[in-house]
Amino acid sequence: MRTRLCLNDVGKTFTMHLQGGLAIPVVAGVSFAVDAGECVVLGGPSGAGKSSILKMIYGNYRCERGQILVTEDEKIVNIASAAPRQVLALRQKTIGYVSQFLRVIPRVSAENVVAEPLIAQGTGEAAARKVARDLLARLNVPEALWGLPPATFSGGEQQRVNIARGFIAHYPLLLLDEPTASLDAANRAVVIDLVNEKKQQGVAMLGILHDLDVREVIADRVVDVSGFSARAA
Ligand SMILES: Nc1ncnc2c1ncn2[C@@H]1O[C@H](COP(=O)(O)OP(=O)(O)OP(=O)(O)O)[C@@H](O)[C@H]1O
Repeated sequence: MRTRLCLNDVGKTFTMHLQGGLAIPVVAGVSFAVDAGECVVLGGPSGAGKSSILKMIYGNYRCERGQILVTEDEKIVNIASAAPRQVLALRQKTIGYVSQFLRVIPRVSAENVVAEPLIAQGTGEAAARKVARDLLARLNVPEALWGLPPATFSGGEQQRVNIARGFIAHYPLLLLDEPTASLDAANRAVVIDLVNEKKQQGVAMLGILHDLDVREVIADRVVDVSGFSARAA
């Protein structure tokens, strides 16, 4: 199996500039890999550093120690030292991020919000919108809402639009940040199916999933982050 993501000795310390430069170490020595077709879940107690690790991989937080290696086509890119432009290119083609919160884009319909990442990867607009409608239907978003901007949707409807947007495109590496939080059982089952389909397509996934039932079904492996706690060290 081909490794898609590899963290080597990654460490993160937050510096609180408004508190006289107070240094807050969070994780140290984080080392693990995720292969194609595998779903790895980050475990460990609240505050252990799971979200911080996910944000470093997506380039939202700077990684000041170690390497975060991502396979992009035939190349290997180190996100820890990548230029912002390289990180943006990775986000278009290589790394997807599914969170529970939708960043609402004013005046853009739900259908177009969902289709946009697929269009950005080169699929024609009509074909991408068809895939978007299919996903919205699978996630039980009422058809009457598809043409409307999601700003006025309920929290759960916005969450499902966001999941459709996160799963529509093909990214070799997909980060899942609590994608099933506060979904009902029927929609949790749809997300489990979507994850299994991605596995079959060879997508590598790394997730945070507090829902133990869902974790049980989709996790091939759990990496316990508390072993990397910089505070316990
Ligand atoms: N931007 C930030 N600035 C300062 N400290 C931060 C920042 N982000 C996270 N932290 C600190 O890093 C530690 C780890 O937080 P993180 O959110 O990564 O943990 P987590 O394991 O995902 O927790 P949870 O399961 O509760 O979401 C926490 O103590 C948090 O206060």
